[in-house]
Amino acid sequence: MARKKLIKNGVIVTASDRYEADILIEGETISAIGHNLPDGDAEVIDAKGCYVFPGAIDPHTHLDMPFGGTVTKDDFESGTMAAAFGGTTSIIDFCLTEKGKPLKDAIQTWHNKSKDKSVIDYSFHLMIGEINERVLSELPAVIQEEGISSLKVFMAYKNVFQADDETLFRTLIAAKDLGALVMVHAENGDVIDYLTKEALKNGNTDPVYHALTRPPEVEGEATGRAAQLTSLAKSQLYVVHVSCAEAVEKIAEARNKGVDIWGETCPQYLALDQSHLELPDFEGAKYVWSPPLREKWHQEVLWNALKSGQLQTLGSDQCSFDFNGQKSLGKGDFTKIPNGGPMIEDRVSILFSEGVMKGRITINQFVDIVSTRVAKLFGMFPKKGTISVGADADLVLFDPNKERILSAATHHMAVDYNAFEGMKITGEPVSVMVRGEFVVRDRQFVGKAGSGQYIKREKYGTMKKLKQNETQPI
Ligand SMILES: NC(=O)NCCC(=O)O
Ligand SMILES: [Zn+2]
Ligand SMILES: [Zn+2]
Repeated sequence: MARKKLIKNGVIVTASDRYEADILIEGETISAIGHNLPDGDAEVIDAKGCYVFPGAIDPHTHLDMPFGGTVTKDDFESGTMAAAFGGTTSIIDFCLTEKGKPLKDAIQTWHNKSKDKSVIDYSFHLMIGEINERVLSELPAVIQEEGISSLKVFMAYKNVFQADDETLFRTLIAAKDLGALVMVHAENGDVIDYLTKEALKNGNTDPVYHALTRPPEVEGEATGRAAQLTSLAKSQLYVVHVSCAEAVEKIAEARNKGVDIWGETCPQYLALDQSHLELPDFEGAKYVWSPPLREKWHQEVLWNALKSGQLQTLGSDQCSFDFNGQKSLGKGDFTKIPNGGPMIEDRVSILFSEGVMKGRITINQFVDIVSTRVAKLFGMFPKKGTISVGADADLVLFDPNKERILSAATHHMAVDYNAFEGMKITGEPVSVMVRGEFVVRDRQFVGKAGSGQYIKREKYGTMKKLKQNETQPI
């Protein structure tokens, strides 16, 4: 068994508390938390000047994913290594399925992509593109045996991933009975398809037309529709990558009526805006993802929604493509630019710097948004998502005073640009531990490909104390 570790002199921060105490780690888990714990034969780790956070959990990644005529640049090795440098100790990646093919084959493909590669712990959501007797008969095993308690339905990407309303509705009904959380990419794919064809017909081919053909109304409409269907099915819904006021409004409205609905935003929507798509020399292509970046005023709406609890989580939507060679597939036709951006590494630091340091959210809300709430919603709490005796020792030693500049020159993702290039931020994950073993120590990678473990998750709703109107400690 690994030598015991004792973290001393740090300030522990959870979703509810902030206090000075030592943490004793034995094997993979936390065995004691207290003042002046005896060293014994433990290795002592000095966390002076650092916060000790529970490892962050990224609920939304696409690693090694075929999309837009190419494959994402970051795979489970480079992507999880970059995640670890950013303070993330677990991810949930989207497993794509193909119509007419067994769900278990898709899951096996995702196990093959991640096993022997991931340096942090990982789990999968499962895409549902069709509902029929075969799919329905496979779902109980997906949830119970594979521990995949979240199902993803795309309302956009016509003729690629898009599912119709019947599929969404039947998925919601099945999920209610089986104990799964339904996730939606909420944009009206049919309207986008029409607007896109019109744009091309009129010779509008630049990257900015990606945003102009996917206006906020198409996101608001789809979010509202998904919320209504959830209400009708008496089921549960998680809306991924919320980017605009129109969608926040629909989520808040449904929550106020008691619908079991949750919303995730992403760092790109909090820190970047539509003007990035207008950059010259095709550079706007770096910022093409869906939903698109919005006018700047939407950012404050998203921050307020995180603060008030109308949005609850932050996903990276990591889906990286090189600018050279991959994004360039769309030169002269914005519809051929692979959709997605590199976000896995900077997600946590951006929320800390732009959120906590600028007084938009509290430090406890920060922990809740990047870790605890995700663990609760996706069936991993209290093993993951908090610092408590018996929990996995997934820990981040975070220096809140370190000032730095985000850049492709220093990031660890495999992709050739950083979407936040030149952005000054405050705060840095110094050392990161997964189940008691360092993956990053003093900003050096000390982990191993394949050391990450697959997480079988509990059914949705296992955490009985998760109440619709639960307010967060401020
Ligand atoms: N977001 C994006 O543009 N790419 C990844 C796939 C998705 O989440 O829609
Ligand atoms: Zn999406
Ligand atoms: Zn995504």
